[in-house]
Order: sequence, then C-alpha cells, then structure tokens
Amino acid sequence: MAPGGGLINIFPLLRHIPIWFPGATSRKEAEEVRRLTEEVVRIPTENSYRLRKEELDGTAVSSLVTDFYEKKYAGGASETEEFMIKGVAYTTISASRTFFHQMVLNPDIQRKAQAELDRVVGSKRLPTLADRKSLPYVEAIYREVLRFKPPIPIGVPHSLITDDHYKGYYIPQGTIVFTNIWAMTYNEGVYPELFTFKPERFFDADGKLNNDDRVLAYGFGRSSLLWLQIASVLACFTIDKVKDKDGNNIEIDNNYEESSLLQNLPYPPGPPSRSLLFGNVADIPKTKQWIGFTQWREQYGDIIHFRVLREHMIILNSLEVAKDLLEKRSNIYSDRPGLTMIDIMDWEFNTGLKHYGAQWRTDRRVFHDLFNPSALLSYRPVQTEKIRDMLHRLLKNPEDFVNHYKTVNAAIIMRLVYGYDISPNDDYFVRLAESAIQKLAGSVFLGAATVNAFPFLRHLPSWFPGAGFKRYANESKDLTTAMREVPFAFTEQSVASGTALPSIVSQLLSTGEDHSFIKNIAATIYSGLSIYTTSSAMGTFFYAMVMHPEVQRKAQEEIDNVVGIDRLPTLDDRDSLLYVEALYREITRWRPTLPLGVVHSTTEDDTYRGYFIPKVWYYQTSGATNNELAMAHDPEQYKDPELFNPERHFNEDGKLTEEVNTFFGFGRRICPGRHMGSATAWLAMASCSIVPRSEESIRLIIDGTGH
Ligand code: HEM
Repeated sequence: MAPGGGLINIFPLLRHIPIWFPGATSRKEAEEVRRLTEEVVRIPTENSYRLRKEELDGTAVSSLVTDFYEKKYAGGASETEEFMIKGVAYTTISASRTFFHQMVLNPDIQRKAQAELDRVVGSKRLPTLADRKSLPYVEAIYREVLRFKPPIPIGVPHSLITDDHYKGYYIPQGTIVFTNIWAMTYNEGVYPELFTFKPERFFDADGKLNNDDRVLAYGFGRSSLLWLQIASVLACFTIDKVKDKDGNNIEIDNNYEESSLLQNLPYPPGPPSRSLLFGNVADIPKTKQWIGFTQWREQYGDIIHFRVLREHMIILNSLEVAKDLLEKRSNIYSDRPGLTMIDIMDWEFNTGLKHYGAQWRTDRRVFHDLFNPSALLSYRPVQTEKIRDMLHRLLKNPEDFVNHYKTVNAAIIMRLVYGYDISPNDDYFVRLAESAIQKLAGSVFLGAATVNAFPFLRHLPSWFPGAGFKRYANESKDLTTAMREVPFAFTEQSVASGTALPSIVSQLLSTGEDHSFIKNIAATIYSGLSIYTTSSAMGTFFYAMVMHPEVQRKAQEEIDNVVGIDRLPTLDDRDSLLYVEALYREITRWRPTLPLGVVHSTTEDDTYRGYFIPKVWYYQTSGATNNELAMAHDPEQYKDPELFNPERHFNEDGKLTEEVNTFFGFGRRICPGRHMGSATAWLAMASCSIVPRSEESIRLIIDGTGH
C-alpha cells in the first residue's frame, strides 16, 4: 500500500523494472514482503514435511499441510490448492470463534443440537460427514455461524475476463469485482432480527431445512471441515461459561461480544501501513519522534494510529484525548506492554515497567507512603544540603556545570534511598546505574524488536545464529543484578555495623519487609526516572537562562525582594515566589523532559470517537503514548508555543493561572515521585544564578553554613 505500491497495481508493467532502478521502492518493498511471506509459510511447513519424511523424532503427524506438501513436492499440487490450504485455516478459525462464543451465550440452542446428535448418532460413536444430511439442526447452526459473522465480509475479489453488460450497465474486461457479503448477511428483508443468533431461520414453516444456499458465498464454500468440527465438539462437550475459584460463573465479557462487531470500526487515522510485516516502521521519524508526531497532528488529528511490526500504536496528541482515555478510562488504559526483552534483561523488577496488577499496586502503595507531600517534609534538609553543595561546586568550577547539575539529583536520591553519600566525580554506584540504563535504552535494535514481537524466540540458545539479542540480554542481566544488589548490601552492612545514615532502605529493613521487595523499590528509584528526569529539567533551565537573561533578572529581582539578599531561598518560600514558579512551569512546558511520556497499554478493546482501539492481544500490544510535546505546544492552548515566556502562566489580574501539568503523565500511572521531582527542580532553579560567559559579574551568596 506504499505510494509506489499503488502505481504498480495500476501499471503492472512497472513490476518488470529492476529493483535497483531509482524510484522502484515499492518493487523493493514487494520483493521483501514476498520473500518474508514466502518464508513464513515455507519454513514451518517444510520443517513439518521434513520431520514426516525423515521421521527424525516422530513428532510430526499426518495433516492437511503435510499431505499437501507431499503432493506439491511430487509436482502434483495446483496453485488453487495452495491458496485454499492457507485460506481455509484463517476462515475456519474465525468461524470457530463465532461458534464457541454463540454456544456460551445460547445454551438452549446448544442443548437442542445435542439432543439431535444423541437421537441420530447415539452416544457410542462420533458424528461423521456421512451424518450431515440427517442432522438439520447442526447444519442450521453451521449456516447461522457463517451468516452471523462472515469470515471474509468483503469477499475475495474476482476479475472480469471479458467485457460484460448487466441491467443496462457496461462492465469492462479486467474490472475487479468485490462481493459485499456483509451487506447480504445483514439484509433485514432476508434475515429478520439480524443481530439475534437464530438457527431456526433456516427452516421452512413445515420444519424442513430450506434451500437458502446464499450461505455458500458467506462460508467460502460448503466447508465440511467446519461442519465436522461443530458437530464433533457438540457431541463431546457442553460449552459453558468459565467458573471462578468459588465455582461461580464468570459472566461473559460484553466487550468480547462487542469486539467481534467493533473490529469492523476503523482504527484512528494515521499513515497507511506500508508493509504487511513491518507496518509503518519506515514512516516513524528516526530521531526526535515527538516532533514528527506533533507535525502529523496537522494531517491526522489529535489521535493517530500506526503499526510497528505486530504492535498497534496510538499517539495521543492533545490534552483532551489524554484525559479522556488515560484518566477517565484509566481502568483499561493503565497497563504497560510487557516486552520480552525487558523480561530477559531482568528489568521487570522496576515498578514503572510492571503490568497493571496486584504487584504493581503494592509497589504504588509504598511509593505513596514514601513520597506523599507530608512525607517529603523530612527529605527537605537533604535536598537543601545537596543543592548547596552543587552551588559551591558551580562557583569553584563553573566549566564543569553539566556534571554538577547531573550529579546533584543522584546525590539526593542515593542519600535518601541508601544513606550513601556519592563522590562528586565518577561515583561507582552512579556509573553502575548509568551503564544498566544505557543497556535498557539500547535494547531497541531489530533483534530485540523481533523477540518482543515473537516472544517464543527467547528460548533460542545464545550461540544460535541471529540470537544476538540473547547475548545482549545476558550482559545486561549482570549489570541489572549488580545495580539491585550492591547498594543494598552497602546499607545492610552499615545497619549491621551501626554506621547507617537514616534512609528508605534502612527504614524498610527495620519494618521486616522482604529483602527482594526492598531491593526492587530502592532500585526503581535509583535507576529510574527520578534522577534523569530532574537533571534534564535542570539542563533546560541552564540553557533557557543563558538565552533569556531578562527572564533571569526578573526572577532574581523577585528573590531579592521577597527573600532578601542575605540568605538563599528555601522550599518554604515557594508559595511567595510567583515569578519563579511561572519560570519553573515554563521550563517544564517549553521542553518536556519525557516528550512522549511513558507508553500505556490497553487491557480491553475500546472505541473512541467512532474508532476502534484494540486490547493487548497475544503478542500484539496497543500502546497509547501521550505526546507531551504536542500538548505543551498546542497553539490553541499556548499562543506562540515555541516562545519561552513565563508570563503566559499569569492571568490578566497578575495571579498564576490554574496549573495544566502534562509533565508527570496521566491517570493511575502518574509519576508517584512528582512532588519530590518538582521540589528538587524548583529549589535548584531558585538557588542558581547563571550568567553568560561574556558578562564578568557573578552573584555570590554565602549562607549560614559557609556555603
Ligand atoms: C522532574 C522529575 C520527574 C519527571 C518529569 C517524571 C516524569 C514521569 C513520567 C512522565 C512518568 C510516566 C507517567 C505515565 O505513565 O503516565 C513517570 C513515572 C514514574 N516516576 Fe517519575 N518523574 C520525575 C521524578 C520522579 C521521582 C523523583 C521519582 C521517585 C521518587 C519518580 C518515580 C517514578 C516511577 C516509579 C514511575 C512509574 C510509575 C508507574 O508506572 O506506575 N519520578 N515519571
């Protein structure tokens, strides 16, 4: 469906252009798809054929596929047979799903069919195709399954081999003809009560099966395979609702009932899928995706869908959509895609990557206890001390300012979490976390994406050709283990020797918490978003202040007026420093730290504004990522969004506007460290004075502790 792909369909001559010819992209693409499609079919089937032939381990059993391949290799199978063997598999699976679902919902119909089977076939043998004519009610169920949800609703296209006329219209040779099977099955004149599953509709008034053979078209032929499957299952089993652990029926999920119909709704708008296997991989901007996705808003709107390999991605490009889905429907939008690569790299301990479930809830409760606004009061002395250390180092060695603002957050976190004071340069623990995080961030190469899409590949041995992802994961595992274990061991030993500084780990140890749980929580804070997000906001602050000295001067004037010149601001001053607050908000709006937020994943099918949003389905994940940049730079919300302008956060009467914060995410996954992150970033910003190198002046404040 690439632009070039359309041309080739219209001008088939183009297929003879060599692949290297300029502009022959769709040929290349088609060649690639052809090769891959062929392999997807060839490798498993050949393998099963080989096993059968050579009887290597006796695991292959005779099947339609092996029989077909035996015939093909003997040179006796036609193209039509090949097409059918692949088509039958899909259509039969789709129709079987409808059958099972309808049997659960309609126990009376099921009982009636079983009574017929008992009467005609008896209980001593299974039904066979020879019984088909004697089992009219089972036949009617089979027809109704195909009517109710035709496996191929738009039929298989036909092509006209000569010119034709029909009802006074001219239809030229070569016309492609689609049969809208859905319109036929959902024709109220022919089938009253369209949406009711009703096998009785196929009987005459005198109780005989009618001659309605429309179902031949609906069912892709008279499928004996599907009929036999229906009859055999009904003869052996009663299909019922699943029971919970107390033996009560779990009511059937209405979403499933809907989903079979919902799936006919379109996905939200987005770039057309370029390739059957790769989806839109080629369309995704290679760098700074958030900028590309924000530009796509003009073309596709504020909710965009595309596909990466087998994964559906939805980009939420406006505050309204993010709130509608991630907050108002947070019960189904709060999962994370469980990527296999994360699992085999041992990163699944991290709260931010965990599935939405009991374990994640327990973690969040602990985060709430540790980082709610009143708990934070006890962390203020450490925050203040470490920020003042940073100021001191900035004064002594301003050239190295990047290192200073980066390490201040690590210094705060390591002291609060483990009671450990890092060394200002190249600290071992900080380096350890950085290396582990780099490995995590680097796990986006093709091999890793492939194992995420096809998780069974995780079982390949690491020496296997192409299993580079496995070797990468093993290296990463060592770092992840060290990151969880080494700092924890430091605190454990300090507690044992009586030298421990108060910390989150020592506090949890004293309450008898499970050690593995403590390591997980501590490493989540130490390795995660806490350090790097705050540092990144600080980097934006330094940059903005050098670029906008007038803003800096205004903030300093406010500090001088409110705090005075003989002490540094503290967090207690925050409510009185309105301009500094507006400056902080503008930093977070202007260059959001995580411009694409963190991906959420759906646990149910959903519809929104007439579009279909699929639930996580086998290896397919529906990721909804909130494009913070698009929200923070929405021209309807912020005039001249690219402009750095703290004044925009004031009302006309000089009061701060109501805060619109997209910086910390949404819904049940919202950042649990937001109060802490905001306090550290604000205090660091309020304490610094950044002067362009061309200006000689420097402001020096010495506080009571000599800093
Ligand atoms: C300025 C600093 C920070 C920023 C900008 C930030 C931003 C974010 C964002 C955007 C998310 C994803 C929310 C979502 O999925 O919708 C998040 C999640 C998270 N953050 Fe923060 N964060 C900051 C500081 C912190 C701190 C200081 C901590 C720890 C004390 C922390 C711990 C976490 C955790 C554990 C999660 C995962 C939550 C979950 O999946 O349930 N963050 N953060």
